[in-house]
Amino acid sequence: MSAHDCAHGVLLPLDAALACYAREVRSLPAQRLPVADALQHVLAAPVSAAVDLPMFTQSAVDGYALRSADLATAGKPAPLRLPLAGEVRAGVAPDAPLPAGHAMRIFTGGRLPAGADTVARQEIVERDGEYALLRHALAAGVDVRMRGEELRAGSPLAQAGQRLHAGLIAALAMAGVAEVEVARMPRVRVLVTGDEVTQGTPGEAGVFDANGPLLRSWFLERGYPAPQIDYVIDDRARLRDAVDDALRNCDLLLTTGGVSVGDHDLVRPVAAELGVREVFWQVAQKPGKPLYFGVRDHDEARPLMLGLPGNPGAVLIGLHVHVAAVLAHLQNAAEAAPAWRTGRLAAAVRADAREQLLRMSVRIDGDGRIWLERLDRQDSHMLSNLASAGALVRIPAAAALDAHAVVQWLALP
Ligand SMILES: Nc1nc2c(c(=O)[nH]1)N[C@H]1C(S)=C(S)[C@@H](COP(=O)(O)OP(=O)(O)OC[C@H]3O[C@@H](n4cnc5c(N)ncnc54)[C@H](O)[C@@H]3O)O[C@H]1N2
Ligand code: MOO
Repeated sequence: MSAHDCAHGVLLPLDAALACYAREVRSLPAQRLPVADALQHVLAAPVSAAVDLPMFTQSAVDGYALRSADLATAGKPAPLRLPLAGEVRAGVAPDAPLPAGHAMRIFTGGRLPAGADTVARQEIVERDGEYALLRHALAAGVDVRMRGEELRAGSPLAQAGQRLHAGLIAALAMAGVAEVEVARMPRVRVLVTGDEVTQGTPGEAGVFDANGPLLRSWFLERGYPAPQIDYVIDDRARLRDAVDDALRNCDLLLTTGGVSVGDHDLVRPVAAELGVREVFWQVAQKPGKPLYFGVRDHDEARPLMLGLPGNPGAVLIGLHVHVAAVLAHLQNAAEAAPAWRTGRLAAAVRADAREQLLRMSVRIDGDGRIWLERLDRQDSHMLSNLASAGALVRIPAAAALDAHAVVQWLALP
């Protein structure tokens, strides 16, 4: 694809818009962060285990640490009676080796005393005062977690490009990794535009604000910090000042509204006036056609600007499809974004000149096949079907699809 394919004039196919992001968006510089603070960051370098795991040989159960060599005669004919030699609790290192012919009380995660090589779980041990009675022999290693059996220090744990989620953060922390090198978190600013948008109770021609709550919640839901959101009326000078201020302080500016062809749609002219290079405007998608993407090249931070159409349904698509892709490139993530899956249409869908992104319900049948069923109330000014929507489904431009057609879709939370 040439640079020309990003130019405006005709509606840009969605895949071409996504390719523009791949070409235009540069990854943010790396920084070091404490691993526990790195949720939703993307690794800029591979990570290896700092320690062996387990770090020391330990008991897997609550029971008695033993020497397997002592146990050959257990239960033949009578139970073996082993005097107790103290106790090991998790977190407290045993202060003496296990004497031959003895048992030591031990708890799950307790460090095996020197000399011990096996553990009898307490369910198979009888207690007689200060003696442990064992009715059968145990091999070495029973209910023992050996040092390094899971991982050796230095073995790879995660790759550059991986996004840190709760489980991976825990895996790194457990392996003694204190800090990670990650791409800096994108600084996102949001401008919600429109004279009709009210944060309080709307007047006679106003609307309740849906886009501000949608944007804030979308970022929080994914583990990103809440972006700063400002509200601007459709006044050219105010919008220019707000856009300029935001661009100076962000990596990605998202605007909602004011990006279509009306007399009060000021986002594009203001962006042009502020030296933002337009990469594209108008994507062959429904909803969200008037989507705008630009880059202010002359700023050191090279901020990006995505102008999302004001209709809340278009903002929803803008976030799940476009913003997700841009964030992945900014963070240099290896993941596919958007993360399309495949499924089958439960019923036929009519064609549209633009690619459609339809909200559908998801059903998995007894054979594990995924069925996607179109919901009513799809128009871009409507959100009221979202309580039932589990998927955003791609219907290619100009394609009427029959029931059972295989389609791509994105999971909605
Ligand atoms: N003559 C044409 N008119 C329109 C076209 C076109 O091609 N020719 N495109 C239509 C399409 S498609 C869309 S999408 C909208 C997008 O227009 P804008 O980005 O300029 O958005 P606005 O006009 O500012 O608002 C659209 C709609 O959404 C409501 N809105 C805006 N902000 C919020 C908010 N924060 N919370 C809730 N609702 C909001 C607003 O009241 C409008 O109803 O343009 C079409 N027009
Ligand atoms: O592109 Mo608009 O969001 O179809 O209504």
